[in-house]
Amino acid sequence: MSCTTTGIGIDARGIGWAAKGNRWLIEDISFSLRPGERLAIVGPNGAGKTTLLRCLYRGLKPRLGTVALDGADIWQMSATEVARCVAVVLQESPAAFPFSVRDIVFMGRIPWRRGKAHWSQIDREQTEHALEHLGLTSLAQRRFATLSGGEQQRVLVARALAQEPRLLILDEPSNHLDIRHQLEILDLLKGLGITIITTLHDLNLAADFATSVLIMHDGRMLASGRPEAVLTSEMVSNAFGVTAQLSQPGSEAASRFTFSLNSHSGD
Ligand SMILES: Nc1ncnc2c1ncn2[C@@H]1O[C@H](COP(=O)(O)OP(=O)(O)OP(=O)(O)O)[C@@H](O)[C@H]1O
Repeated sequence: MSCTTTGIGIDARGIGWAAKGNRWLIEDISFSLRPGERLAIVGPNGAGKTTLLRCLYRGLKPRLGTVALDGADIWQMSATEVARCVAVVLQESPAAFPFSVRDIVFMGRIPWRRGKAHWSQIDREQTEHALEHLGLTSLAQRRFATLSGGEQQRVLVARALAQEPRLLILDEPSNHLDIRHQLEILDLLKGLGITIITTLHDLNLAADFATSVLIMHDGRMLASGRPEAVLTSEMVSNAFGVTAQLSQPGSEAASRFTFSLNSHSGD
């Protein structure tokens, strides 16, 4: 992606969503990020993390609350305007279609295309740059469907970067990745300098990656703030229903959680 891209501020206020006639799946979620900050959303399965993400990129219209990018309500912006600011990497993948890796990454340029014009020189450059950034140049001709889960994940991140987003939203980006690729991809995302919101199941990765963490439980916000303030043994134990212990093996080593089942569970 372009090295000149900068992050954007996001302000989410009182977000609530429910399917028609059903219970609230998420309720009263508020947070704000300054340009370049990184938020990790954590919480147990079914807590509402993906539903919240969908409200943030216009995938779902919140029934309550607002989402603003640098002060502009995303529902007052056109879909193209939002797509020029916000890129999304979801868990589902376009594996069923016979596209090459390069074709998929080119799709990130669609919001920048004028009408039915051919790809521009900038589109080509951004696509090649994104492929290179994710170490995918040698796989560019391969059919997407023939790649491993981890390679596919990297292609979807490359597609998002080709879009030149100022806010990148990711649902479990480290899914399918081995530990080296997990660390590499989070390191690469950190280095972009843009605003990032991601769900992460691995709390240790979340603590290393994020400038702030939002813990969700049962559709609500249990806590949010700096990772060291929010990811405490007590909070994590409450949210996940396990015993979480924080270890601090040495002053220069980051704190790490170890987990065990509560003594009354699993009988
Ligand atoms: N469109 C919908 N209609 C009804 N229920 C839904 C809808 N979308 C999600 N849900 C339900 O809302 C709850 C929260 O789902 P969501 O996918 O947001 O959780 P999550 O925290 O991302 O979970 P996971 O960690 O398992 O991915 C789940 O119980 C899910 O079945």
